[in-house]
Amino acid sequence: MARLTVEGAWVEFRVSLARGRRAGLSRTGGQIDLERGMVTALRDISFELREGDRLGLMGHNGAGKSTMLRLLAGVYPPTRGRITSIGTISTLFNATPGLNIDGTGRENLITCGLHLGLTRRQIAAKMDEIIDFAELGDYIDLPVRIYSSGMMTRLGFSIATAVEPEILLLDEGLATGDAQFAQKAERKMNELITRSSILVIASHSEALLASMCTRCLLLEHGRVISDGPAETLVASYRASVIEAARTDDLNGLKRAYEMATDMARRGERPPLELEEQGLRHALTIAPDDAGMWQRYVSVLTMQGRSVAPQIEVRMILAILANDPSRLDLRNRLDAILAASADDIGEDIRALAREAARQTASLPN
Ligand SMILES: Nc1ncnc2c1ncn2[C@@H]1O[C@H](COP(=O)(O)OP(=O)(O)OP(=O)(O)O)[C@@H](O)[C@H]1O
Repeated sequence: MARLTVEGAWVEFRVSLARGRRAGLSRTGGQIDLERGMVTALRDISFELREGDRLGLMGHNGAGKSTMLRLLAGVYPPTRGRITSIGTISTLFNATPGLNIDGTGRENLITCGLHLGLTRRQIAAKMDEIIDFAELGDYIDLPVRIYSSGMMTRLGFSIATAVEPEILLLDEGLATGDAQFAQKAERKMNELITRSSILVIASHSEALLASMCTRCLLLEHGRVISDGPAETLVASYRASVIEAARTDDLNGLKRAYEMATDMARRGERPPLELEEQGLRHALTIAPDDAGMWQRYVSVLTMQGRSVAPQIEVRMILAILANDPSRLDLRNRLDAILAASADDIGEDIRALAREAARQTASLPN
């Protein structure tokens, strides 16, 4: 029966800090204590996982997700509190713990295999299969220091997935090499996930966590600020992102954009307001994208919102830039500019004049 228990665990890192700064919280990262020269990456964490639990770790950059995985893996001992586990633990992180760059790929397979709890006999039995999977050919007998980063990733991934863990710790931002290997790696990862008794996965994709996890922890500056069923937590996190973006704060809109694109990538339809916020951010980056302006206008309309004249003008200008022959739009532009003289800023009027000048010579 696999089990993982975390009781009042802290992880603090000693760091050397420039003097003369005030301690405090930045938007990202753990809490910095200037007096003690410490960064608190995790603060007083407690939870218990049992057979069948699938835990997702959510949170901003530097919230403590990777540190938590490393704490659970035993890479970092807790500076206070304790971790106890029953069952073999395996990790899929970007860096393979224990990889020795002076050893050959084959030697690393042996030492890392032992490190993962396999016996020499088990390693020997799996050796060919792992080498086949890694597709490193003769490089397997050359020192790892001459490997490309993609080859290193192949080796690390093949070692890490050679054991079938009861407790699987996964960093979703995992690099899995080139496209062909990435596909194979994803299949392998899904097999491991299905067969593991306990899964802990850190991810920035709430859509992924909602689909894969039963429970989530939301971390903020090293603390657990919410703990609950994945779907509930993801829904309330999405609501908080939408709420934050309502203030038009640039970071809020950016987060909304990331969330909306992630949902779309995973085949989910983002809520209209989230999509609208995401488009607002995207249009600051690509202000001439006609397709995006059209989608923005239709998302506003679908929400029953009015479309401000300057937004319609921007959309028409972007379409005309690609297709200046659209007489209907040129007429519509003239009409809006005439009717909404006070609502449209001089900058947009200048763009419209320029577009009119460029299209003046075109036949009607
Ligand atoms: N080895 C280290 N030494 C000092 N500080 C560290 C170390 N590892 C992590 N930290 C700090 O701990 C905090 C948590 O980092 P962590 O990598 O766990 O965050 P994360 O949630 O995984 O972030 P991201 O989403 O950006 O990957 C950060 O403030 C980071 O600077």
